[in-house]
Amino acid sequence: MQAFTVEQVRRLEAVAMRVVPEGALMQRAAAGLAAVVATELVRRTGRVYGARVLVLVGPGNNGGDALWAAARLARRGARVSAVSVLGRPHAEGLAALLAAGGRLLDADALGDLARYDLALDGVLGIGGRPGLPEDVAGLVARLDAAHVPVVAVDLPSGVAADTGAVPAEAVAAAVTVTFGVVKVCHLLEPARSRTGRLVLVDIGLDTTTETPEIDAWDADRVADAWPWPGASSDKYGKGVVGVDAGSETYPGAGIMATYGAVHGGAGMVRFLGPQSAHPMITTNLPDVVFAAGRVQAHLLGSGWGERPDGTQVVADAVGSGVPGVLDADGLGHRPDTLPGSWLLTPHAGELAKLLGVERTQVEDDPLAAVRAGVDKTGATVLLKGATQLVARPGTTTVELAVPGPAWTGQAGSGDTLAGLCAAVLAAGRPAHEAAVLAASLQAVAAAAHPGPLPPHVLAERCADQLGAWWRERQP
Ligand SMILES: NC(=O)C1=CN([C@@H]2O[C@H](COP(=O)(O)OP(=O)(O)OC[C@H]3O[C@@H](n4cnc5c(N)ncnc54)[C@H](O)[C@@H]3O)[C@@H](O)[C@H]2O)[C@@H](O)CC1
Ligand SMILES: [K+]
Repeated sequence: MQAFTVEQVRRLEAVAMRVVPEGALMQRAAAGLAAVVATELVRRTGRVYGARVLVLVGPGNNGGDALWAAARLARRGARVSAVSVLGRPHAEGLAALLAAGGRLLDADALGDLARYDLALDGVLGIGGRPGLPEDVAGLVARLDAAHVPVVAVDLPSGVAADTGAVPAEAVAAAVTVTFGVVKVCHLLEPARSRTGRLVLVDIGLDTTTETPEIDAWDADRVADAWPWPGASSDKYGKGVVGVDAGSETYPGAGIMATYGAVHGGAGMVRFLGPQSAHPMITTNLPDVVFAAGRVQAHLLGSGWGERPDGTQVVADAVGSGVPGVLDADGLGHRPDTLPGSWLLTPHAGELAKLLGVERTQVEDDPLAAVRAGVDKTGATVLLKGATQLVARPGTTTVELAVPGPAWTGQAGSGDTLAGLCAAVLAAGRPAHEAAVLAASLQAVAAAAHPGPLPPHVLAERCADQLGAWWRERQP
């Protein structure tokens, strides 16, 4: 699934409008919207005829879409009331609703909101600034308190369309019906959670002229793209990972990174971290070797803590020409520029430090931050967290890994994720693909095995998930 910015949507709509009659795009949008709302009414109340619908109408075309859709519902017998909450409502749309038997009510004449079966949020669309005026926010809160489900038109009013930020009040929709293309706010938290179920209505936009802002992966695509071993794959074909992670202070990080590499399918893992981790690794992962030798991907940095020789270790690994993953404390030892075949795996705080900005700046606009990480380092960057984004040199498109439950938000998850990334990298995949496949695998495994699993146990469930995908793919 691809997502685009408001500026891009405006360009795409301008092109489409040159070849269709005036108002045609809005009619396509309204027809699609009305169909989704009708289905939703039937699902929730068993009928469209007689169902009560409240339409919140803003001053722009978003309100126009809502009014034209409401007119269609009114013609099917729905009892539609509209309330104009900001500026003047779309004139033709309002006339169409009134002609179809709908009513325009005053905000203080709405009565008990619980009698409405559904509300349509046509307050603000892609022309909206984040936040809602106080009286609109009050009405939205009353609908919420009355448990009236909201269908958002194009996007939940109040969210920032291009970043997914929700800096002030915003609608929380059960369903969002968007037009032409998916927008960034539908995919990025915290706006994603306010989008509810997303339905895309085709209004005939040709997206091929624009570079997508986001390329979002789903589980099927991950399974299709996984570097499955072939009939003749040996351990070198599957890839050897060299793990130099952990320290006397943090031996566990090295162990968990190793769990990730083993369970992500590496052909062989060489553990090059501290001696103190050896007994634990030997007991639990007897396939891991401790001798230095040929590797096809490095993994450096997880749990290093203070590492006096860190800069030299990273420089040597980068100089070897083999790709690698640079995680956690290793990020502070990176050279000025890295090749795009190297993957950095910071969380928001680490990326903020790398960029010399506040953590909130990364959290408020993660797309911009992850791209800035690439510009600054030359490497591919996986921004870890609730939403996992991957940016790389040579394209502005940011890839979005399959989202997972928040169970993975615990110490050690990042170490195992770095190991999973290194396993895919060692199999010969480019850094951006390694990042998105590994992050998605961990999320899918966490969703399939919900509950607070220790990260190394979740790594084992990742292997189970690969097994399940593998079985599904056998003829
Ligand atoms: N452009 C097109 O071709 C199409 C547009 N469509 C609809 O049109 C929408 C965009 O319409 P508009 O460009 O008219 O913009 P909006 O309907 O999003 O509203 C913009 C208006 O709201 C005001 N406003 C913005 N943020 C505010 C805030 N926080 N508080 C108070 N007032 C605020 C602005 O001053 C402006 O008057 C899309 O989201 C979509 O629903 C669809 O009909 C499909 C076709
Ligand atoms: K809206």
